[in-house]
Amino acid sequence: MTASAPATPPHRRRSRAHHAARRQAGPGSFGPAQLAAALPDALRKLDPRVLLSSPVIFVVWTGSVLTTVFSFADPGDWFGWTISAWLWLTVVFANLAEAVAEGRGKAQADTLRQARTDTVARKADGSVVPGTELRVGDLVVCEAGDVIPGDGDVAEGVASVDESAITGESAPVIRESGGDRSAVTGGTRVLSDRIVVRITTRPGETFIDRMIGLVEGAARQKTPNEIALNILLASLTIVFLLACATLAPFAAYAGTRLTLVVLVALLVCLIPTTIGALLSAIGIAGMDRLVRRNVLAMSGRAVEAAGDVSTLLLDKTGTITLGNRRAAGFVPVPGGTEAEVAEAALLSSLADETPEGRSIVSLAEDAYGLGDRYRERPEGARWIAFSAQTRMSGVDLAGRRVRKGAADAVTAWVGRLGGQVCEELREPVERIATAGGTPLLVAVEDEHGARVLGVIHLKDVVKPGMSERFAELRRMGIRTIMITGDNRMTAEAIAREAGVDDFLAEATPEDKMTLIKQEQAAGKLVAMTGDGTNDAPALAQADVGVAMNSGTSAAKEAGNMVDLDSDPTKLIEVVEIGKQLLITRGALTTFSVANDVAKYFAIIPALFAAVHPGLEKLNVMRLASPDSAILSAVVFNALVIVALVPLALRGVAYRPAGADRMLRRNLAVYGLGGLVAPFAGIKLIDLLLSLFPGL
Ligand SMILES: Nc1ncnc2c1ncn2[C@@H]1O[C@H](COP(=O)(O)OP(=O)(O)OP(=O)(O)O)[C@@H](O)[C@H]1O
Ligand SMILES: [K+]
Ligand SMILES: [Mg+2]
Repeated sequence: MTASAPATPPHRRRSRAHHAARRQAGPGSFGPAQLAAALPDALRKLDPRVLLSSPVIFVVWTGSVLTTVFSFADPGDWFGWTISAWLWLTVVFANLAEAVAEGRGKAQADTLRQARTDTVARKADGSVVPGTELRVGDLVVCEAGDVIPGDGDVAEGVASVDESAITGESAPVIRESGGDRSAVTGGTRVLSDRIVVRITTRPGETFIDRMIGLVEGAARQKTPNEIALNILLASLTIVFLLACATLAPFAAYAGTRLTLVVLVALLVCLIPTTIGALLSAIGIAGMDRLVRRNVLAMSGRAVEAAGDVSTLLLDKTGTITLGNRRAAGFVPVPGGTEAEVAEAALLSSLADETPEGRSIVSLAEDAYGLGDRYRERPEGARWIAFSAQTRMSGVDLAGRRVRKGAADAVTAWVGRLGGQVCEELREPVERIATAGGTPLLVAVEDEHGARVLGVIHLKDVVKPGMSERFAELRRMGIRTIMITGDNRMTAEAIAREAGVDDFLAEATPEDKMTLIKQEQAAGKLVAMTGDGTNDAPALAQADVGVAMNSGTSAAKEAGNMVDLDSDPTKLIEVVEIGKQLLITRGALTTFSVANDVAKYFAIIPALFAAVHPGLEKLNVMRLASPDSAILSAVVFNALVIVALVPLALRGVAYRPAGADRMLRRNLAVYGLGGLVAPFAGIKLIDLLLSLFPGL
């Protein structure tokens, strides 16, 4: 009745190929076609209410309106018209950057919408309703071939599910009740068997709906870092506004004609339009890069935090290991028999819906021929369900109580009832644990008192390729800690095999939370990957909480990212993307500000040289005329935005290197580049303009 998860290697391979395809279709392809496609959206964004979210671009918009109005007053002034036109273009280019970034998610959103086709739901009570009328808590039946009508948890049964609609991954996955692989997503299809699903989200708020919102950028909110940067840009804008305003009387005194058009043009050149135009595109592109790696970030803040993460916590079962812990054998105490242990283990597991419980039932039934004895569940039994707090499960029967669970938990239970744990069991428990298995003690209490009968050996397998990737995290300066509810020895064995830096064993959900809070109190940003309901509080507390898509709804709800591939080492890529986002934003801000300051020194001498021959020495650029200097600067200022759109979307290249070195390198490249570029660019445009007669 249990189905085992497919072995990882073949489908992993397919998955990599699939991602490669997705990636190629993405960031590399940016060209005139995309710009043209984004143009209608860019024009729609000329609405000043939309522009208000970017103070710098709003100032440019206001300037464009002013110069246009003035040009109408003096229709023969070609200079005014040309400046107005280029100012409008500056705003359109800024909108274009954002529209192109958003456009890249639209195709994906369309694919997702197809998966959201309206299905009918067969409720467990026999009625049939449209999927759009489901309520939270409804139980629906899904059989082979059915499209699951909504998000939920499997309440009963095991099935293989085709999740390719959301993950793009064609290999089926196992979804089952009780364990950490219980969440199903509406729009995915059941391939075999029958499951009963308890609906956990309202129609319209499902996972696919949220994915669509995300890839379209509709759900995007400004992150705290973005808001801070916007405030800085607004302040710079005010400073330059004042600078330009004071320039007017100074110019009048010097005898230069500084019209409103010239002042507005000068202002637009000086305020940080480049970064103001590209800021939101950089953020959208970062989210988009994550989506392409099958990670859904529910908040931009989490993506930024990922760039600065220094501690990574991972849970063991299902994250570092494959997560289908299965019973491999029963070991009796001296004088007992395997069959005795098997029977007690079976009794304690008859109502245990966890994968561990079910695997114990099937081992006892198949290998020990106990299948017939408990076809009918015993009358009057009180079933004790497993919980991560008690770390035990079992049953109370008339005159007999049976428990199985973590060694320390069962030892304590037997102790409370006046019994003693047999010392001879220490050897098999340690042997199982040091091999990375999980020993579960089986104990009974009856008229002979309380005692341990033996040990169940649960086996799990570390996912392939873990230690290499943890080594990579170490190189990035991130410390990995495995946390598990399992015992110390098992934890140590798995930790060594997987190559994590540290581990915490016998952890309750509260312990996981406490560990995160401690790290955070020490000023560290903490990432956590997990899949279980017992991981949910920790996932919520972590700065970056990556839930495995294979996990429970509770985990996916609590985290701020979901990895559709359920690959715990995906965090390496998440961190890289986060760092790249921060570096790209920093680099383009540096470039933008350096650029604007340089413009000041490039244009002012040209403006005043005519009336102040003394300034002629400063006029190193030898621009044709004051008008040509201003126009060249405005044109350059607008074109720089378009030129940098690909970099904003692709991101600055990231290599795992020390933060200091990255910073120095970027300051050199983008700071110096920003200083030099205006001199070269404005001169070039000035030369081109001088080819037109009359300038
Ligand atoms: N069905 C069960 N019945 C009784 N005891 C169980 C059962 N499943 C697990 N246990 C015991 O309880 C312990 C804690 O389980 P829990 O699910 O909280 O953590 P875990 O899965 O071992 O680790 P992780 O936190 O990495 O997922 C297990 O190590 C095991 O000893
Ligand atoms: K500017
Ligand atoms: Mg678990």
